Amino acid sequence: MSPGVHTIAVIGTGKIGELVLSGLLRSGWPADRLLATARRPARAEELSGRYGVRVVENLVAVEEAEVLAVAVKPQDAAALLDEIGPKVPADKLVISLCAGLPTSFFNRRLPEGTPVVRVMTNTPALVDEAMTAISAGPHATGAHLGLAEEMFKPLGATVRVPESQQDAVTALSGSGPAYFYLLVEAMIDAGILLGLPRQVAHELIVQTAIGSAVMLRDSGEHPVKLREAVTSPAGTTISAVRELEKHGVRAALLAALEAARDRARELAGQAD
Ligand SMILES: NC(=O)C1=CN([C@@H]2O[C@H](COP(=O)(O)OP(=O)(O)OC[C@H]3O[C@@H](n4cnc5c(N)ncnc54)[C@H](OP(=O)(O)O)[C@@H]3O)[C@@H](O)[C@H]2O)C=CC1
Ligand SMILES: O=C(O)[C@@H]1CCC=N1
Repeated sequence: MSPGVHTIAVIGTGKIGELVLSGLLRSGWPADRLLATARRPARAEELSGRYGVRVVENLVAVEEAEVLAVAVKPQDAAALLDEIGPKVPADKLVISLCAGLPTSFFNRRLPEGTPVVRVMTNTPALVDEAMTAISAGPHATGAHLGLAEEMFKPLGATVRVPESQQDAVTALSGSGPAYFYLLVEAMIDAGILLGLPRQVAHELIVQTAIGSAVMLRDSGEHPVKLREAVTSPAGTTISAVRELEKHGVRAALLAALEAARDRARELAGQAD
């Protein structure tokens, strides 16, 4: 892939497609080098009004863009590829954001040799704090991975992983924000149980989550060490930790992430 600013089309601009589109614009990617597609006219109007980018038919995007970022649901990917697959010249880069779908799913439906890069990002892309994992399919080169990194680095952190790890990545960081939100929601409820006003409980827990996350990132300490520093002998924290262990929170997380990984595998089977 030649250097320079490429035209990128986001195909299927729902939640994740919009995050990518808005993130690229924030990072300075020129609006006239971005295209979006949507299947509902009202959504197309909303996107062009909000971002000032052209919203076009899928086949127009395929013709005009060098990079096709596919952000439809895995269940919609086969129908999309039935439509566009035969029309995609083999020198375009296809970036899949779809959970579960291997690059082979795309390569089976695209001209021989089409480079496909598989990406798993997450919703904190909205605040430039995404975690994005990037893998090369069989025809993708270092330059293709480099371009994917150029697109996603401004949205947060990026990491390259072998494609065989992408279902596990999806379970950890792709779905990960949901687990933290669930924990926060439950801790706010606990504040209500203990008699705090909801707004106060919300503020206490959200700031505690932010402080803990920043310490995890910036201190370089292992989470065990950070937890031990909070856990005083015969104190309050250890009483809570005992209850968490008694209720199997650790085992629940192990099982939950395994279920998410398994579901990613199932999605691939069902999409075919
Ligand atoms: N949500 C998340 O946190 C994450 C999602 N992902 C992955 O990103 C992908 C998108 O997920 P998400 O954004 O949540 O889903 P959404 O349903 O919000 O977005 C998908 C969009 O694709 C559109 N679409 C479907 N088929 C076509 C088509 N043939 N042509 C044009 N547009 C089409 C849909 O249109 P319509 O509105 O008409 O249905 C919808 O707007 C999925 O594959 C998911 O696995 C990855 C990481 C995180
Ligand atoms: O729940 C899902 O399937 C998508 C993929 C990762 C996060 N959300």
